Amino acid sequence: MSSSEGPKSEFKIEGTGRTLKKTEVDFMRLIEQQNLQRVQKLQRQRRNNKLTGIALGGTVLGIYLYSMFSVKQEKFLDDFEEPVKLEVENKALTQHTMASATRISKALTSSGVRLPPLPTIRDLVKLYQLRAIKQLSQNFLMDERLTDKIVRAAGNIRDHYVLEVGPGPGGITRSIIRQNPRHLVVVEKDRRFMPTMEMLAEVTQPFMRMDIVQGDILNYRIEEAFPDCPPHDWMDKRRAPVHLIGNLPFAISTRLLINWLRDMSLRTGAWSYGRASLTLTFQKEVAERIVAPILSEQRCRLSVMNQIWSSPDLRFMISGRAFVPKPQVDVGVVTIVPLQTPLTQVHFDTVEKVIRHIFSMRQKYCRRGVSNLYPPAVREELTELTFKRAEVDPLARSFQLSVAECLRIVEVYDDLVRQHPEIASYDYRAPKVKGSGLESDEQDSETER
Ligand SMILES: C[S@@+](CC[C@H](N)C(=O)[O-])C[C@H]1O[C@@H](n2cnc3c(N)ncnc32)[C@H](O)[C@@H]1O
Repeated sequence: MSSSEGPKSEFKIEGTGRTLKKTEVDFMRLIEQQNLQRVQKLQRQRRNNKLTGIALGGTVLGIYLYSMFSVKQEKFLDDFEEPVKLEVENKALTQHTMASATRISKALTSSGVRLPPLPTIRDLVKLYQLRAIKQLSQNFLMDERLTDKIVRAAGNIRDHYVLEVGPGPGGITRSIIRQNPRHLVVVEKDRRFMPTMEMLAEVTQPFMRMDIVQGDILNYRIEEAFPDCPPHDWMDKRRAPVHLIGNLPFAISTRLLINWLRDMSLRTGAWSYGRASLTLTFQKEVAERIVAPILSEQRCRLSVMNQIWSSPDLRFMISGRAFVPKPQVDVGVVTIVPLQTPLTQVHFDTVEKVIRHIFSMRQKYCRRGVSNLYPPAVREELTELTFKRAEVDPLARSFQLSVAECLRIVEVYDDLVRQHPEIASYDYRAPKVKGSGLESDEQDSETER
């Protein structure tokens, strides 16, 4: 087909000689115009697609470059965890930490506190050449996941009052701080840990109160630790916002626990604030004894004493391998929450004395241990009376007694002491005093547990 412009021009179909009519020519022009428009539209779409492609590519490249940069930053932070050289001066270390302290307020997050880069616990132990002292039961926990897990077992401590026993180089202390308590008091006997504690106190100073006590926890007056903490109603379902946390020195852990149970029963010490809770580590066997139920192989004085005033819970075990130096045994983490209504109203000291006697001869009938509560002159008679009134089988072994049965024996003894005050001071282990009528004659008790 050929074409030429102009009103008079004609359109002929080649080879046929036929001329196209004007309407046919107009129709073809219209189609041609529409085709042209379609091509232009497609070209526009192609250009737009190219632009979108370039934009998307740019974004992906941007994300990629940003990720690379972030990974580098993480690596930079990780490098702080590389062992510092021992020759680093303490001063330089402290300066670095102090500088970090100014940044700490920015590091508060809704889920807790992000501490600025600090030397690792392992490095601090090396740096200050903190060799463990056996007499102070020093076994350090370096693994942050484990120290965090211990602190998490305490429940919510945000904005609460926390006392840490024996912080040592500060592994658990850091985990506590990350949970953002209102006021933290650490009590540590070993003065070698003071610089590491002061470093943490400096770092936390912008956002919480941290007090360091260098001394013996056995003499520390916890009731004076938190002057800003208002007393909390004991009967309130919610516990008091006070927590005692610690990887305890094993040498004194049982003694500490008994002291604290006494305070709990008298609502003194940590319990002057209300129902404060404990999150503590014990040697595995001790932890198992604390929670041991009736008939258990581990059932002992500690089980019954704990279960009278609290609900103890063995939360998890930690392998001895996690500690430096490694102790001979594994470790159990126990939480102890005071009961709203304790199972007895008898004074702690009387309860402790009777329960100690009940469990003093674990392999023998429980009557044997109980009989030692009474002086020889009245022993037979009062022992028989005790079991009769308490409605307890005198031939049961102590681990076969429920807490309620133990407490019935306690209550009968408490009544008998009221009637015969002279028996209260009788101690079968005390040296014999001839002619007193209260002579001791038993020295064969088994090792106490
Ligand atoms: C088992 S270590 C735990 C150290 C640190 N909390 C940890 O988990 O790595 C026990 C800590 O209690 C301290 N300690 C021992 N007897 C103490 C006492 N009577 N009063 C206060 N702290 C004591 C030790 O010096 C040691 O730092």
